[in-house]
Amino acid sequence: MTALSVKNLAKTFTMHLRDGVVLPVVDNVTFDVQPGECVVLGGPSGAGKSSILKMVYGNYGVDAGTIVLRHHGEPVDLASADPRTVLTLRRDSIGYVSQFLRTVPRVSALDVVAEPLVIRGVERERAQGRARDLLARLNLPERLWSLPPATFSGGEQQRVNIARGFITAHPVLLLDEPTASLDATNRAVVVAMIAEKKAAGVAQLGIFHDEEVREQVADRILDVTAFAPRIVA
Ligand SMILES: Nc1ncnc2c1ncn2[C@@H]1O[C@H](COP(=O)(O)OP(=O)(O)OP(=O)(O)O)[C@@H](O)[C@H]1O
Repeated sequence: MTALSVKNLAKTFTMHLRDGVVLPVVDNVTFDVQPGECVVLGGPSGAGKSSILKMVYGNYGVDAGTIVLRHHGEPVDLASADPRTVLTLRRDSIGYVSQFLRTVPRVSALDVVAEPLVIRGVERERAQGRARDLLARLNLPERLWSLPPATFSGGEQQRVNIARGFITAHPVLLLDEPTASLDATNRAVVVAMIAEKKAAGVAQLGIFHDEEVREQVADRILDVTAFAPRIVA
């Protein structure tokens, strides 16, 4: 049973402040991700990797195509879902580790990480216990756990973000450069965490510029240049 099925996605940006200049980015994007598989989007800078990931999470609308995933056992097309359905898909079925943490003032790192579980009804103490385990594993110094992450370093913020993204058991997980700001030790931790998600049957789709990490996590590399729009002369 396919976990994520993307068919014929197309995306064009219209630059309204530039006389409506139209920028076709990708066309006919078609691929599947199976449970337990990690597919990596590859291709040169500007090929459309981030745009595809943002479409799959519903951050960018699509011009055409479908993004089907299982939601409580039923196939749902995220591309045509209403905003409320997109929110429940994100709560229960599709997770996303963005490159940068969106910090909320006054909320401690521990609560930032625990929040996705609390939202899903897990008791706060238990959710914080899981958050502690993850932050310890990612070597975030314990003295930082009770502080809001706004002043943390890039790599510290990224680790909070990874812990937050990995704490839930979403069957589909999107990873946007989760190791970009990390040192070798923590990169290895994240590689191990991705392997554990695979073993748990999670379907992962990600962008990894670090070649070594990419080789370690990818079951398949999808060359995004295959989806370049054909320029009509
Ligand atoms: N919001 C946007 N508005 C206009 N153009 C955009 C927008 N987002 C992306 N683009 C354009 O779409 C193209 C693909 O960008 P995208 O970020 O998806 O590429 P990428 O393969 O992820 O690149 P990189 O590896 O450098 O991150 C680029 O030409 C970019 O300028």
